[in-house]
Amino acid sequence: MLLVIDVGNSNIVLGIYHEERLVKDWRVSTDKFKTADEYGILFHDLFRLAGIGFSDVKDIIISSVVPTLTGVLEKLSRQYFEITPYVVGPGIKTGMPIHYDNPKEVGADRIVNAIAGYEKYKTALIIVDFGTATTFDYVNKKGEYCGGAIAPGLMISMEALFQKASKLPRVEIARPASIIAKNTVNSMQAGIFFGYVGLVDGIVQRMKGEGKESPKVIATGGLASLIAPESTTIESVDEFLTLEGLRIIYRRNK
Ligand SMILES: Nc1ncnc2c1ncn2[C@@H]1O[C@H](COP(=O)(O)OP(=O)(O)O)[C@@H](O)[C@H]1O
Ligand SMILES: CC(C)(COP(=O)(O)O)[C@@H](O)C(=O)NCCC(=O)O
Ligand SMILES: [K+]
Repeated sequence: MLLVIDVGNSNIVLGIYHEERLVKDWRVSTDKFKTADEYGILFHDLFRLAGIGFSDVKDIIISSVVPTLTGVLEKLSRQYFEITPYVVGPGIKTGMPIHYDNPKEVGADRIVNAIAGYEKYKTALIIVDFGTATTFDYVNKKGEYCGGAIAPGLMISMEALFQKASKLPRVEIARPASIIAKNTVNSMQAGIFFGYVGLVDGIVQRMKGEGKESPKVIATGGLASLIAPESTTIESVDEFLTLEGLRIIYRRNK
């Protein structure tokens, strides 16, 4: 079995692949202060509950946008699984040319998403990932990574509003019944939800205008399923796009 690990700024997502099939996935909070031993215990409990042993894992691949945790998870892999993990970054073959001023600067998760999306659709693509930040990535017809955009995520936008305005409460991110809201909670939901749908569709439309290839638009990440139904540009949601990309990159480097 292959263990794939995607370290985001909010969550670490783990997946177990048996051949091409994702047989189990878990989501745990990202905590920059947790040690390899603490994550080791957490993973051990999750594995045990699922009836999977650490010794069933034959290889590990990690993608991380939290540098302090990359080393922690490498250490955990070595100490608890006796495996030297693949880490997406310099030295890893992706099979995708990266057109970024400094290719090392692009978040590993963005590259992994781009590879998964292109492998699946073999066409020009825009990938929207609703994480801590919302990322937009453009892959052209030839399968080259062309760059994209980074916007503040839904949750952190909401947090900023709540933290900076004394009279505004913390509210659930949800679609309110009306855009002309009649109370504070619904007004905030209207601004955040419909504002965000506008942000997403606006960026995607502009990217389409610049790219001129009629790319397919796909979405992933924690809050994709909330925004996608209202968006006029997102065509499908793929919850496990990043995990799938890790499996593909592993195969290319094995
Ligand atoms: N299934 C879910 N339902 C609702 N909110 C979620 C879900 N998964 C993640 N979130 C929230 O969405 C935000 C982004 O999460 P995630 O996609 O895991 O981000 P990252 O990749 O940056 O770690 C976080 O604030 C998280 O709490
Ligand atoms: C943009 C990101 C913060 C998104 O991370 P996430 O929201 O998934 O936690 C991450 O991909 C990152 O740190 N990127 C490096 C900068 C760049 O891609 O140009
Ligand atoms: K992510």
